[in-house]
This record gives sequence, C-alpha cells and structure tokens, in this order.
Amino acid sequence: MSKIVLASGNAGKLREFSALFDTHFAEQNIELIPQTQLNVIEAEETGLSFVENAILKARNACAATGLPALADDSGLEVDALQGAPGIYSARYAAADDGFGQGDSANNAKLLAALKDVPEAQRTARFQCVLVYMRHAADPTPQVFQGSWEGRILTAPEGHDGFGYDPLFFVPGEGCASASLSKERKNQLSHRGQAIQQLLARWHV
Ligand SMILES: O=c1nc[nH]c2c1ncn2[C@H]1C[C@H](O)[C@@H](COP(=O)(O)OP(=O)(O)OP(=O)(O)O)O1
Ligand SMILES: [Mg+2]
Repeated sequence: MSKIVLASGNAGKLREFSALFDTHFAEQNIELIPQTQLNVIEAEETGLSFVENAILKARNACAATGLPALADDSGLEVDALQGAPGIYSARYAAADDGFGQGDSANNAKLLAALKDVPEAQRTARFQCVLVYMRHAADPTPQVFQGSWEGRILTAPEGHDGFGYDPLFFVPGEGCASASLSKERKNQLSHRGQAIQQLLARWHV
C-alpha cells in the first residue's frame, strides 16, 4: 500500500476528495491520508497565486511526513469585487472588520459587499489548483486546474457543501451549490474538474 498525504485541513474538501478518490485509489493500492491525522502543522499561505499556495501546502506536508503530497488551493473570484476575495477567500472576513472569522462570517461579509449590486453583475467563479509533489524538493510539481462559473445569491440557500456554497448559484442546475449532492457537485465543480484531470493524467 503506498501512501499520499492530503495537505488540507478543510473537512469539506476532504469529503469531496474521498468521494472521487476512494474507489480509484483502492484499485491502485494507494491510501490518501489527511495531514491532520499525521499532525502536520498547516503551512502559511504566503503566495500571491493559487498555484504558489498549493505548492507551499504540498511541500510543507511532504517535508513534515516524508510522503508524497497532494494540495488544493481554491477560492471565489467575484467580478463586481475585481476578483476578490480570490486567494484570500478563507481569510476574507476577520475579527477586526466586525464579521468574525470562518465560513458564515465570510458569507455575511460577501453579502454586505454586494448589497447594491444587481443580479446581472453578480457573476463569479470558483477556482481550484491541485498540486501533486513526490517529495519536498520535487522540481516538477504536477499541476491541475478547474474553474466553475456562477452568480452570487442575495441570501444563503441549501445545507450541503462548505465555504461559499450557500451563496453560489449554479445556472445550469437552478440552485445553489449547497443544494447539490457531493456527487453532482464533483461532476461540475472547479475541484471535481481538477481531480478528474489528475486521475486521467498524473504519474505517481
Ligand atoms: O467548493 C467550494 N465551495 C465553497 N467554498 C469553496 C470551495 N472551494 C473553495 N472554497 C472557499 C472556501 C475557503 O474560503 C477558500 C479556500 O481556501 P483554502 O486556503 O484553499 O482552503 P482552506 O484554508 O479552507 O483549507 P486548506 O488550506 O487547509 O486546504 O475558498
Ligand atoms: Mg487555507
């Protein structure tokens, strides 16, 4: 059994990864272990792009465990906010702006920022960059990307998913991404696209 560490502390991402990886990896005798189970201390996300941050996270997990690592850096780009919160999506709301921290604070801050923006101008997309590194000094990280177009709702909807899913309206489905099953979300989403590319092309 070979082991790969998943360099993420986000339980919502883990659920989506497991849904696509478990069968595929079982066939290849690969086990994907969340970094939290291996007591990896989270990397500081000091990069200025998704790919830089994904490399920092993967490298950090490789260095801490001696295992190959897979990292996901993702976020929401809102056109009316010139691409914000972007790479800062997880840290959008903060204690000092009165919203607090975490997913519901981020959602509240986003709704407030878009308060006067009409529906046609509420276009947005999720971005996901996945990076696979064989070891901490791997000079050729493998990179896979996906993006998913939608619109920001004016109130939260749905109870599945994580992060900004309750505010992300998926036009083709007529509902928020928080109303999709994880299987359906994986068929469409930025992360699902990147994972499917990885499964088709990567070399361990
Ligand atoms: O499918 C998604 N549905 C809803 N929201 C999402 C999604 N994908 C990313 N997002 C949001 C969540 C978080 O605000 C940010 C990711 O930040 P990001 O740093 O990559 O992840 P994280 O800090 O939660 O966990 P970790 O860095 O340990 O992987 O974008
Ligand atoms: Mg993060």
